[in-house]
Amino acid sequence: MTASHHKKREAGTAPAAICARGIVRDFKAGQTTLRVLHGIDTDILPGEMTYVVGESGSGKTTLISIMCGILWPTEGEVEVFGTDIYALNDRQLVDFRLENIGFIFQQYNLIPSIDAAANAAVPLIAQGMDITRAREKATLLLDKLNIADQAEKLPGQLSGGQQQRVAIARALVHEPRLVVCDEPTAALDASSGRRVMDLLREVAIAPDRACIIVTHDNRIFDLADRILVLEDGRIIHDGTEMPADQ
Ligand SMILES: Nc1ncnc2c1ncn2[C@@H]1O[C@H](COP(=O)(O)OP(=O)(O)OP(=O)(O)O)[C@@H](O)[C@H]1O
Repeated sequence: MTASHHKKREAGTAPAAICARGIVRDFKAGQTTLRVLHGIDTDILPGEMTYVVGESGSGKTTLISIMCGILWPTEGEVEVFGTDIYALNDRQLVDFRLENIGFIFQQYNLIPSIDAAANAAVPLIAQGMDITRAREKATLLLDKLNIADQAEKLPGQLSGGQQQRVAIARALVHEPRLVVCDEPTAALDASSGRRVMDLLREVAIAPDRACIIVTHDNRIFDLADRILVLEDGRIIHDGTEMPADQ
């Protein structure tokens, strides 16, 4: 913990966006059990962009998946904006995610049979917004990501970087309180990557919002408010910058 984070966590400040306590995750591999997370305790703060970095296999994707309600921990508890998410039933958890969380994963998971604007509009349509309005809102984000001219193309007609930007628009379109991203800039050139980070900051960072980013992209390390470094399923660094030896 850095001094600045201690300062922000003094009594009277807003509660954590995510409060993770004692998070353990095991995976069965044949006869043996692999422990991938060894008791993670951390608070993710609103108003901050938190990066999770670490070597391949250190547990980053597993940790953020548990923090956003898509992978059950073997042990431990996760509160997201005060809700104990693994105490919810399946239906409640689906609704909670839909309303509060935007995801950007390495697989874009776009629906192949509908165009880019409709894909980006999915969270709004799922919330019951009419399709014309939802497409309009989605197209505004596609415009900010410089791909409004691709709005009527099917995912299969787009480049990898364009598909990624559609996935980013879809994650942000319903203005979720928590945005969770796995390698959001990996498929993008430097200037598109900066643009995505600017948009994430604009949409996802506010006093009552938070953003977590898993990244290997050292071109964007300077944009973090806080960096957690994972090694073998443990947090080995928690500060405003990368540790000197990385
Ligand atoms: N569903 C699964 N079943 C078995 N083992 C798994 C599963 N998911 C992840 N693991 C293992 O857990 C460990 C951590 O994986 P995780 O994907 O969280 O790492 P990571 O830090 O995100 O890696 P990368 O940077 O390569 O994406 C790895 O050893 C991986 O093989």
